[in-house]
Amino acid sequence: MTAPNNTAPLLEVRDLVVDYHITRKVNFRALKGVSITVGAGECVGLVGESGSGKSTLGRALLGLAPVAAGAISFDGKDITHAKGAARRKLGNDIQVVFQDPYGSLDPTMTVGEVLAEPLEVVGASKTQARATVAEMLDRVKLPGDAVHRYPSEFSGGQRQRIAIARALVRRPRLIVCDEPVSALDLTTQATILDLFIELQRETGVSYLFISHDLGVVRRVCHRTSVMYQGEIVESGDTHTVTEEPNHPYTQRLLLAAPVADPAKQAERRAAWLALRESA
Ligand SMILES: Nc1ncnc2c1ncn2[C@@H]1O[C@H](COP(=O)(O)OP(=O)(O)OP(=O)(O)O)[C@@H](O)[C@H]1O
Repeated sequence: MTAPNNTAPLLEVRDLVVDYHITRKVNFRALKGVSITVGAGECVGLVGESGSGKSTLGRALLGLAPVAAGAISFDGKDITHAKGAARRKLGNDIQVVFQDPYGSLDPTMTVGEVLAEPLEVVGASKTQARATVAEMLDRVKLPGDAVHRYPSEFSGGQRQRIAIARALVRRPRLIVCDEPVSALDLTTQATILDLFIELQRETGVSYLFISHDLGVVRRVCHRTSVMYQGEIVESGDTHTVTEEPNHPYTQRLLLAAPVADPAKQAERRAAWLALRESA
């Protein structure tokens, strides 16, 4: 993936610290001074094992995590502690797609209602909402008559298309994609990842793309950061980070990733065992 020319940071996270309050006296520091930027039209990957803090960073961008220190700015404005009307207004600019398309779509609403809801919240007329919903269904390659059906009538991949369309209806500038293909089979993953790439090309939207899978970020991300125990341990262009990593943790992540070619897999296993011996 080649980065777009215009990479002025749309999103800038500086030295972010997040403390979860476990008890009145005990905090758990999930982010320990994380810095990351995402340019306009750029896709930045955030990889790391389960519990490393990836989703916490995503939640902090959405105002859903207890930020103890550091700053988040969007389009040059400080949004670290944005609340109320300011936070709701940010919904026009920042949207999210989660891993589970089953849980994130209200099963009692038709697809048309699911997609129109975020528009009606900001005062769009029924006619405007209907036109935008039709446009977004078309963008994610679902048939127009999907508006009359319920999420349960669609496959996992199609539901993720509905979730992506829902994220797109307010024409955001940044989408936080939190493991958006992890629940899908490999073939469906590939088609959804291609859809993300195509939508970015068409709309110029930026992505912060959270994944535990190096293969996924390799396919869609211009740059990638690696998170380990609440810290970014390595950042750079995706090819370098995923093919020639410097940090031992990224090397372990790479060697643990499955590869199709058995000879290459054996080579990686030997390298992984050598790395484990030397640790
Ligand atoms: N609400 C919470 N209260 C206390 N601790 C939390 C809370 N949410 C997350 N954590 C802890 O913070 C750490 C980071 O969690 P986070 O969900 O950000 O990791 P992750 O890298 O996204 O993992 P996964 O891929 O499994 O979702 C974990 O140790 C987790 O247990």
